[in-house]
Amino acid sequence: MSLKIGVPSKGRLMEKTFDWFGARGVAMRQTGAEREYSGAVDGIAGVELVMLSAGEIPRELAAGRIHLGVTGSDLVRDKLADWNTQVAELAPLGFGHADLIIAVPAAWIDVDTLDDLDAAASAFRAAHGFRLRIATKYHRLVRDFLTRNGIADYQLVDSQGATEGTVKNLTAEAIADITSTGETLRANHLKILSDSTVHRSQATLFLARAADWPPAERAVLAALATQLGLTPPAL
Ligand SMILES: Nc1ncnc2c1ncn2[C@@H]1O[C@H](COP(=O)(O)OP(=O)(O)OP(=O)(O)O)[C@@H](O)[C@H]1O
Ligand SMILES: O=P(O)(O)OC[C@H]1O[C@H](OP(=O)(O)OP(=O)(O)O)[C@H](O)[C@@H]1O
Repeated sequence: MSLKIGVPSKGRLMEKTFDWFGARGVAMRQTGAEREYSGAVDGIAGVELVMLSAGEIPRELAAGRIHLGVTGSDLVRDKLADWNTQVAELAPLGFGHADLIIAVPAAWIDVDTLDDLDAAASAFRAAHGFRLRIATKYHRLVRDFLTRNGIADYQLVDSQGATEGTVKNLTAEAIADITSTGETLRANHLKILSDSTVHRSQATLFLARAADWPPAERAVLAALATQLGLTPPAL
């Protein structure tokens, strides 16, 4: 047995995760070819690296198939019901920043806030006979946010990528997606509603409450937490 840690298997998140652990004396590396999803950890005994899609790490944590995992705080909150009963946040890692926001066409000059969206949604329904469509892949986070803000006259439409294009393609009137530089929103003639930050996301190290935590794994966790300069979590 060993302590399994799931990390993003490609791209910027993978590289920055490796940098973060490496700077703390835990050297992670990809083994095999560039596209081969296997890895190893040096500098600490008993830790096994599992390379996974960032989007699948929340599910693997919830199932207890990995003990620890690095992924975006947005993905954990969206993919897991009552996320903090299933995982514990051990440390924000300071990279992978992105804001989940709601945006509407820049041409909607009277719509700048959630209250304006609420009014626009009612008017839209009266005019068109169906609810204003908001395209997103963040269903749970967006639904909860809109409910908390008293907005009900809308429907979510699923978009798993290129979400900003749905407005131009006439499959949605508004979108809820992550933004970092804002370039994609600008290029698609969309503007952010000023009070619509649903979540400020960053890459985060999570612990799986449902994983097996026999004494050997607890000891590895304690050693790893010390090495990383984290308070060892209570299990
Ligand atoms: N500019 C950005 N674009 C996309 N994701 C970003 C950006 N900045 C930070 N992130 C974060 O990266 C994470 C998504 O990473 P990634 O797209 O690799 O995941 P994935 O859903 O597993 O992708 P794929 O399905 O392509 O494997 C999210 O937590 C997101 O908030
Ligand atoms: O604010 P920006 O810096 O422009 O970044 C935001 C964009 O990046 C992400 O898309 P990604 O490239 O991951 O592709 P996707 O649309 O397939 O999710 C996100 O969904 C936005 O579209």
